[in-house]
Amino acid sequence: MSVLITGGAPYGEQPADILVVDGVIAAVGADAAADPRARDAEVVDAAGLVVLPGLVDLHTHLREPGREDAETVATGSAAAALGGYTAVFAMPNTDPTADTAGVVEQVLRLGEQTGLVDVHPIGAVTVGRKGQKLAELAAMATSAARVRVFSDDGDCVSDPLLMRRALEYVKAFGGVIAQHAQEPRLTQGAQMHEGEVSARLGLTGWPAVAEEAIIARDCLLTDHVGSRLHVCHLSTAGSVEVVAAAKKRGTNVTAEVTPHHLLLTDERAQGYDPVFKVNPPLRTEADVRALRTGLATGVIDIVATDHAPHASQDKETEWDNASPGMLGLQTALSVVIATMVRTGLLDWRGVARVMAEAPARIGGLTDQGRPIAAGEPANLVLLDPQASWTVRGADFASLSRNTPFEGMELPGRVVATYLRGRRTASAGVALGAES
Ligand SMILES: NC(=O)N[C@@H](CC(=O)O)C(=O)O
Ligand SMILES: [Zn+2]
Repeated sequence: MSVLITGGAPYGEQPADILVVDGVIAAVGADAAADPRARDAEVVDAAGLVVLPGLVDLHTHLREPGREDAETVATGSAAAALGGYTAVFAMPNTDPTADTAGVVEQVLRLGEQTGLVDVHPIGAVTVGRKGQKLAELAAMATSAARVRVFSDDGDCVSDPLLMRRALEYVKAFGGVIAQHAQEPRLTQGAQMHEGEVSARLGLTGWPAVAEEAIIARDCLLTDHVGSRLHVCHLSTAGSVEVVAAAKKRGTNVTAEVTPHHLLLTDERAQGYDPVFKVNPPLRTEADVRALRTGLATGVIDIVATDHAPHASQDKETEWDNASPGMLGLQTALSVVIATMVRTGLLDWRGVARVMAEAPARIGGLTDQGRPIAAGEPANLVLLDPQASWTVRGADFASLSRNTPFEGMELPGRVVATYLRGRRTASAGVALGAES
């Protein structure tokens, strides 16, 4: 089985043909068309398209097991493939919680059966994500799912002793703790960012310091025990400063930002439309600027979607009772193009770094986020950098509809996604494992 992708521009640079044979990039550039194996290859015309490594999402909520009305591994995988992803890390806030080898293996199997993206389960740090007792991290690490990333996402590991133990424990197998940084006491009853807008709307605020204080504490704990920390969804300018200072000091810390925090502000809460309710909350214009700069300068390592599907009965209700979270997989690349590429803050190499290479490295993957070069697995996304499209949640492969970008015109469109040489999405249609 071979595919010859002609005329596309790897990393948006010089156009170069790419020959894929048996799931592996066999040749790039002049060698590709000249290769005898190109003779019976399927030819894909990619003139005018940018070719990037398949994207890797370190923070996806697939909702299975337990909330299959909001998303399943199959529907979330389809959304991922359509968004240009070839691998996603599935957060463990499912029902039951992914806190045992059994549950993470179940998620792994569901991902394999769907076959549209590699699904890597994240294991919970504490039993039931209750923050009381460490889960069996080693059992998940040595399971078939080979879990390397652990998180109580949705909740913060707020107990400093538990956090210390978790950081110590994962050292044995090269794991990382991905912290949802939210000091629970400082955010009790919080509904949105604490600031001018929350005061005007009369909603309880979620102060920036509730995030920043946890990040500062965890960086110090990480230094103390000589471990590795990843900070989920940075949302404030102060958090960027804390991470920058820690990195300067040599702390082994990485950080992510979501597409929605790169584009939207707390002003969106004005109409009390719960589609804009999320944790951490949308912040201010100054925070958005600092997050973009932080991503451009490498203080923030990656973009992660925090794709958080919610069924309509949980989302289309009054603001106070609505579940926090937003869809992200099918809009992430376009939002990054709008906020980082069109603004000159990142080139396509930079996009490949923050959406494929670095997330794969942080998650411990050696077969994803690889360079577009001979001998590498053919995980690729072809995108049209000139196209634009209007977001319609109703058209998404996701089972839920809670996109905060509804009706927006966004730049850049995914034309095709390849997982180990097999097309998983093409012209807006996700393709099952059999095709
Ligand atoms: N981001 C959210 O607002 N919600 C996430 C949990 C999380 O990522 O914190 C969810 O699971 O719905
Ligand atoms: Zn979270």
